[in-house]
Amino acid sequence: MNSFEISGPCRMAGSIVPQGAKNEALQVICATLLTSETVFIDNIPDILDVNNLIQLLGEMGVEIDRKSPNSCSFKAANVNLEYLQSTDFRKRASSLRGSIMIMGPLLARYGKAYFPKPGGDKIGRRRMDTHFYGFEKLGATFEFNPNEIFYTVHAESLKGRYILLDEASVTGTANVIMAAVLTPGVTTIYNAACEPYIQQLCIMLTRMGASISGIGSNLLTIDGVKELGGCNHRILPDMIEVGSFIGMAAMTKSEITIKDAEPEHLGIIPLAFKRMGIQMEIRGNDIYIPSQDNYTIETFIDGSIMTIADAPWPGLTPDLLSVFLVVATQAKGSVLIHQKMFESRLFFVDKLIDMGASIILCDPHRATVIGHNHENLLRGSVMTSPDIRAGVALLIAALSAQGKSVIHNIEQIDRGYQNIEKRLNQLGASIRRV
Ligand SMILES: CC(=O)N[C@H]1[C@@H](OP(=O)(O)OP(=O)(O)OC[C@H]2O[C@@H](n3ccc(=O)[nH]c3=O)[C@H](O)[C@@H]2O)O[C@H](CO)[C@@H](O)[C@@H]1O
Ligand SMILES: C=C(OP(=O)(O)O)C(=O)O
Repeated sequence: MNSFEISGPCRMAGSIVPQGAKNEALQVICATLLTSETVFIDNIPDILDVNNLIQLLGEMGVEIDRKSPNSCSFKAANVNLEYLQSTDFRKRASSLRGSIMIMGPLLARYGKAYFPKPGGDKIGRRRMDTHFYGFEKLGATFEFNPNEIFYTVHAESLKGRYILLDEASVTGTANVIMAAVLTPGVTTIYNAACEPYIQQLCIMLTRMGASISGIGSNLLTIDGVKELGGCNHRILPDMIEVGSFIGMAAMTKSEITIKDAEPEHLGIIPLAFKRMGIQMEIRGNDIYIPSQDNYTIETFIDGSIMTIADAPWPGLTPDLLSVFLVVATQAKGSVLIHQKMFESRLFFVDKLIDMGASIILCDPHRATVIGHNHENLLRGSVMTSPDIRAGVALLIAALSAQGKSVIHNIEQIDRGYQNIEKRLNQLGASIRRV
C-alpha cells in the first residue's frame, strides 16, 4: 500500500493539461468488443482502472496494440467466451466497475454474457437492476447466482423495443445502447443518461456504422444494424479532473491555467464553482483561475444558505461533490453539500474535521460546511483515502494545510488520476510517493 507525503501549504502556479476521461475510456474501450475490425482510441488516461480493463480485454482474446501510454488499438476478431467462466476472469472483472460494460457488447454479438460482482468505489449501494431490466426488455434471459454473486444473460435472439429505464444510470444506459446497436429493429431508450461520455460513446458507435438519434438527450432511438466496423476515436478531457484542479487552485490560492479543458463539455460545473465565489476565465479552450485571497459562497436569492447537490446530467456530477465540500472549508460563508445519489460518500468529512475544518455531518447524505475564509489553515494529518474522489479531496486539503500530511491507500487515487504527484509537483506542490 503506497502513501503520499505532502508538505503544506503549497501555493502553485502554471499550466496543467487534464488527462483523458476515465469514465469515457471505460465505455469506449468496452465498445471495441462490438466489432471484429480495428478500433483506435487516443487520449486514453494511463490509470489503474483503465489499464486493468485493457488487460482484461487482452485476456479475453482481443488483440491489443498499445501504441503509446495514451493510445491503443483494439481488434476483437476472436473473443474467447470460455475465459468468461474462469476464476481469472472473475478476479480481473471485479477489480473495477466500468468492466460491467462488456456485457452489452457480448450479449449483442454472441448472445451471452457473464459478470461477477463489479468493483469500483464502496460508496453505498450500487445496484445494477437498470442494466438487466434493459437487457430483458430486448429479449434476454437474466440469471443471478447469489452464492457466487455471478450474473448471466443470454438470448437466442434480441428485438428492438421501447424501454423506459427506471433510473438514468450511466453505465446502465451505456450497456443497453451497446446491446441495442446490433439488435434488429428499433430500440427507444427513454430516461437515458445523457452526460458527455454517453454522447461520446454514441458518436463513436455512429462512426462505427450504428444508427442512433437523440444523442445528448434522454430519448435515444437506435435502429439496429447487422455489423459494425472499425474507427478512430479521441477521448474528451476528464471533467472530474478539471473540476478537481479548479477546486485545488481556489483552496491553495494558486494561479493555474487548465489547458485544453474543452469548457463546452463541462455543463454546469463552472457555474457551480462560480457560485462558490471562485473566479475563472474561459480563454478559448483553456480555463484560467487567478490566485484569489478569498472566495465568498453566494446565498440563494432569498438569502438562505446555498445548497450544492448532485443530479443526473445536465445536473451536477456526484463525482465532484467531495471536491466542492473540501473547497468550502476555506470559503467565506456556509454551504449545504447534499450528496443525493450515493449513500456513503460523505463519511470522509471526519478526516477534514480532524484537520480543523468546521463541518457538521447532518446525515449520510448531507453535510453543512462553515468556511474559515483562510483565517485558520487546516492542520496536516495522517489519513487513509476511502475512495477515489474523497482521496483527491483529502489531497487538496493536505496541499492547503499547515504542516506535513500523509495519505495512505493512494491506490484509490491512482485508479483515476494519472501521475498526479508528478504533475502537481511541476506546478510547485510538494508531494512524495512513499
Ligand atoms: C464507471 C463509471 O462510469 N462510473 C460512474 C457511473 O457509475 P454508475 O453507472 O455505476 O452509476 P449510476 O448512474 O448507475 O448510479 C449512480 C447512483 O445514483 C443513483 N441514481 C442514478 C440515476 C438517477 O436518476 N437517480 C439516482 O438516484 C443510483 O441509484 C446510484 O446509487 O455514474 C455515476 C453517476 O454519475 C458516477 O458516480 C460514476 O463515477
Ligand atoms: C465512483 C467513481 O468511479 P467507479 O464508478 O469506477 O467506482 C468515480 O469515478 O468517481
